[in-house]
Amino acid sequence: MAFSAKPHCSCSTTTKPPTPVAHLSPPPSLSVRAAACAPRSAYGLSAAGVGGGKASPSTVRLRARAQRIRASQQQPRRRPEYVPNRIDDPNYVRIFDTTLRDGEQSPGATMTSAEKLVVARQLARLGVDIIEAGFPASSPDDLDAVRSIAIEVGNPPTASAGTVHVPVICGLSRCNRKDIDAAWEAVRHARRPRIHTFIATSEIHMQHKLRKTPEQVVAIAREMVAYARSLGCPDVEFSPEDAGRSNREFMYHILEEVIKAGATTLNIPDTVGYTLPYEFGKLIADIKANTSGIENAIISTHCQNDLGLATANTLAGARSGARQLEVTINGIGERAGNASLEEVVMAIKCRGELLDGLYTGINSQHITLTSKMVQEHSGLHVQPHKAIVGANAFAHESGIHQDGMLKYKGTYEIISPDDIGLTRANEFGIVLGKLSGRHAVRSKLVELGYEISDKEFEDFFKRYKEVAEKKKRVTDEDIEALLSDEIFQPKVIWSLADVQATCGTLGLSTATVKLIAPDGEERIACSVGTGPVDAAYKAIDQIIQIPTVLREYGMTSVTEGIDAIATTRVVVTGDVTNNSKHALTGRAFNRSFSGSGAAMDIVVSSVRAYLSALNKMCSFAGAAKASGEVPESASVQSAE
Ligand SMILES: CC(=O)SCCNC(=O)CCNC(=O)[C@H](O)C(C)(C)COP(=O)(O)OP(=O)(O)OC[C@H]1O[C@@H](n2cnc3c(N)ncnc32)[C@H](O)[C@@H]1OP(=O)(O)O
Ligand SMILES: CC(C)C(=O)C(=O)O
Ligand SMILES: [Mg+2]
Repeated sequence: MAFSAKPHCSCSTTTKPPTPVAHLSPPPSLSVRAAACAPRSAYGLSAAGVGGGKASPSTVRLRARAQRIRASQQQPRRRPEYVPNRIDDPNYVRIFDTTLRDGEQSPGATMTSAEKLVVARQLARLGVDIIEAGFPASSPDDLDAVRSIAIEVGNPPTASAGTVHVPVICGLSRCNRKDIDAAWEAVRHARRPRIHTFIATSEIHMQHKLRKTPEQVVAIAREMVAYARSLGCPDVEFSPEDAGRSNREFMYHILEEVIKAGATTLNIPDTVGYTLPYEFGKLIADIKANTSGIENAIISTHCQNDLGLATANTLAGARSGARQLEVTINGIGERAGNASLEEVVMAIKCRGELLDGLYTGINSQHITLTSKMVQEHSGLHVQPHKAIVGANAFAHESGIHQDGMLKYKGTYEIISPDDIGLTRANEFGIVLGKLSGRHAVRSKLVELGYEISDKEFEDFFKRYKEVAEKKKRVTDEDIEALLSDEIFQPKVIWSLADVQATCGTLGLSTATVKLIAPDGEERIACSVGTGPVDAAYKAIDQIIQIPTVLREYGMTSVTEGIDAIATTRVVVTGDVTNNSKHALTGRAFNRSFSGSGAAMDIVVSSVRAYLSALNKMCSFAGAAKASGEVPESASVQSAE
């Protein structure tokens, strides 16, 4: 088979990888991809509005709103100055990361103080507004960890000249003096300390867990918020635990009381992940509309994921006016976890125009690294199909998708991997498997630097599909092994039809080999041997009948796992000495021939390699015989 392969030299190939079509230009602060993410007015209105006639008052209002959103998207996004109970930009939403507190409550996710500090530093780089670093009253170790984070991450580095983002450092406490004292002791070292105190407000929790009346709970909450403020903490967050199942009127009442006592943030937890998105959105909207004094505090969400709705509920809360969102990296947290930071942040970044132009201060390019770090330190690894950070989140395996990706990445990706700091081994995220089509496989060959004819490609593609049927993933090494087996072979004189071998401890290994002879006839032979490969080689020798000595035999597994492709390399010589003349010295010598083969079955791989070497030897002997250079005995002898 003729070939013109140039492995690993894409610059010298004549077939260039397809040039990706440019993505739609994103708004200044966004680089998410695809039409769905392009700046667009709310309600789908174009800049000119709908139709050309006189606009109705509601259309005018909608246009004005759309214009405001567009204008806000064009502004350079600067994090507003931190004031505990106020955000000067109505579009800015604070990201409160509780990976080190609620995230650490995931069974088995406990981190050492040193690990928590490393993660906290990374969270600051990611740009979270608030780090909830732990529950200081839970243990002296946790108090120490939160204190270290407050000192090291909660203050600007001395050389930073105030330019580096410094997050608020927060500690959780129950509504009692001991917990609040511990929290204050831990966080007070930060430039911006926050105490977060909570008490349950649902009937079920108050009655069965706290064993307190609603009136007692209100009194404790009011007193403890005031106590936290009295310690000198300017920033106090209050959470009515299990708000999702609490009585509305009671909620308004307790929130009003803690605002009066000095709470700066009111966090609304859906503690058991019970609410549906529209319900949680309405809860936030109702609190905003019915709690007096709420304009003097920030409303926050804290959604658990028991029904898999944490991210959806968080976004519904943001849409209804929450301006702090409590999230964790990779969504880790108590039971089924919390809303995940990467999902919430990227949803806001990607679809911010449908969320009234909201934006965050997160540098999303740190997401991948942060996610990996939390996986390592918490020991909780995300599933491959996890949104944003899963191994498959930017991978494409099926042919139609791969074809689309090669033509325009926006067809199947709404976010650019660059936006989350993900560097893909393959520019198009193509993962070859059994569902891949010709476009993707061909582009992989081009990427690897191979240029082969259409006919060769069709032969290769057939073998590729056979292998892909049996393997979960076809790697670059698999492709190269298959290429060298399928394409870079000498002229085929003898080809393999079938091989069957048996081996084990019960008797001699045997092999039956069927070859196609140069005249197209099938030849079959059977042999025993010391092992299945030896038996197969002896059967081949019986058919081809060229005296051959096997000089070298080596096998490597080029890919990983039980379904790896094995590559075999052999070196053979004819048993006739001096069958070749040295080009420089003119002396006769015995020439050796190498061959390689690849297959998932080690016997098949070995047989392919042996045949490849024998075919070379046969070609050489045939050519040499034609030129009268070699003795008759070295020439091709086909079996009769
Ligand atoms: C929804 C959440 O995520 S809440 C946060 C959950 N996180 C944690 O629990 C952190 C780890 N916890 C711990 O280390 C321990 O539970 C501690 C140190 C906090 C408390 O330990 P203990 O004193 O042994 O109490 P224990 O945990 O057994 O029981 C909790 C007590 O706190 C009370 N309590 C629970 N929540 C609150 C609250 N918000 N405010 C005041 N008291 C509360 C309970 O009613 C119970 O009181 P009781 O002893 O009078 O019955
Ligand atoms: C402590 C509170 C905010 C909490 O984690 C919850 O209610 O889920
Ligand atoms: Mg929680």
